Amino acid sequence: MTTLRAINITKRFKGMTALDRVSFEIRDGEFVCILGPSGCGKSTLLRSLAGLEAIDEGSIEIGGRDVTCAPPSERNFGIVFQSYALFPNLNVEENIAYGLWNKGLSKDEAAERVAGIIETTGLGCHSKKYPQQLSGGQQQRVAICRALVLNPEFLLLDEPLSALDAKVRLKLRKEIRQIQQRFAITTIMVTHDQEEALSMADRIIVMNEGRIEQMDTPQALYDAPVNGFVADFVGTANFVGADRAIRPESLCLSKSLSDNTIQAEVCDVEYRGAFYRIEVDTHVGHLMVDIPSQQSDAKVLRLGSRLYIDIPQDKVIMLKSA
Ligand SMILES: Nc1ncnc2c1ncn2[C@@H]1O[C@H](COP(=O)(O)OP(=O)(O)OP(=O)(O)O)[C@@H](O)[C@H]1O
Repeated sequence: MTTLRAINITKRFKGMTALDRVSFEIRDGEFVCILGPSGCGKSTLLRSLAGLEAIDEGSIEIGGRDVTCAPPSERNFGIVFQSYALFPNLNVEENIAYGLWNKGLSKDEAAERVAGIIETTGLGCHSKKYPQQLSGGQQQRVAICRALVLNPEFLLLDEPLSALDAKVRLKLRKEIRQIQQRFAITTIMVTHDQEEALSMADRIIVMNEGRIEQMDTPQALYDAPVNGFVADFVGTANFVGADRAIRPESLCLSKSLSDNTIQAEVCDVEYRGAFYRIEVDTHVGHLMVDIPSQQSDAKVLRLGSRLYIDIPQDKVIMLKSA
C-alpha cells in the first residue's frame, strides 16, 4: 500500500532550484533514507513533505488524499531534528508529555501514554532527569519519544545522529531501527552518511543537485547503481571505461596474466584492519583494490610492487548513464 506520494515536487529559493521535479512513493511501514551530499536538497524535501516549506510545483498525497496545501498540523508527521530542542526546565516525562497536554489530554491520560512509550524505548531509569543530565544519545531518544507519543502516521528524522559521537551513533542506529519496527511506523530519515543509510533503510533515495538519481534497496544501489554518481556516492567505485565500474573488493590479485587480468604497479598501501586497500596504476587507469588482511600475499605488498589484477567480468557494473 502506498502511504506517501510525491509527484514532481519543485521548490525554488530566489531563482535557485532546490528540488527539481522530485517524484517517489513510500509504502506503509517502510524506512526510507534520503541520502546525498551537502546542499542537494534533502532537508528541503523533508520540510516540504511536512508542510514546513511551501512547494512551487507538483503535489503530495497521503493515502490518496492531496495534502499539497494542507498545513503541517493536518499531515500527521512527527519530526525529530539534529538538535534535540528539549525544554530544559522540564524533565524527561514532562518533555514527552508536553505535546499531549497541548492537545488537551488530561494529566492522567498523558501520564499513561508517556509511561507506555518510556517503557518501550528503555528510558525508564531516566524519566525524572532533566535534559542537561542526559547524554546526547539519551536526549535524542527523548526527542524521538516526544514525536512518537503523539501517534503520528509518519516519523521524519532530519540528521538525527549527526551531532553524536561515533560509538553512540552506532548504538542509536540500531535503536531507531528497532523502535521503528516495534511501532511499525513509516519513517523517512535524512542523512549524508552512506553507511547509516545502507544499514538502516529498507529503501534509499539518492539525491544530487535537487534531483533523485536513484531510489532502491541498499543492496540494489550497491550492486546495480544506475550511474557514476550513485556508484561513487554509495560505496567506493573504480571506473573502468565511461559506462563501467567495479567495486574494490571485487578485484583480486592474480598469480599470472590471463584474459581478465591486467598488469599493475602498487602506488599506495593502506591498512584498514579487516583489509588492505591498495591503489595501483594500470593501463585502464588508477584502481583501488581491497585485499582481505588474512590473505597471505596482502602483507608483502609494497610501494612499487608489480603484480597482476584480476577483473572478474561478472562483477563489472554496467552504468546506464555516465
Ligand atoms: N530558506 C532558504 N533560503 C534560501 N536558500 C535555501 C533555503 N533553504 C535551503 N536553501 C538552499 O537550497 C539548497 C538545498 O538545501 P538543503 O538544506 O535542503 O540541503 P541538504 O541536502 O539538506 O544539505 P545539508 O546536508 O548540508 O543539510 C541549498 O543550496 C541551500 O542553500
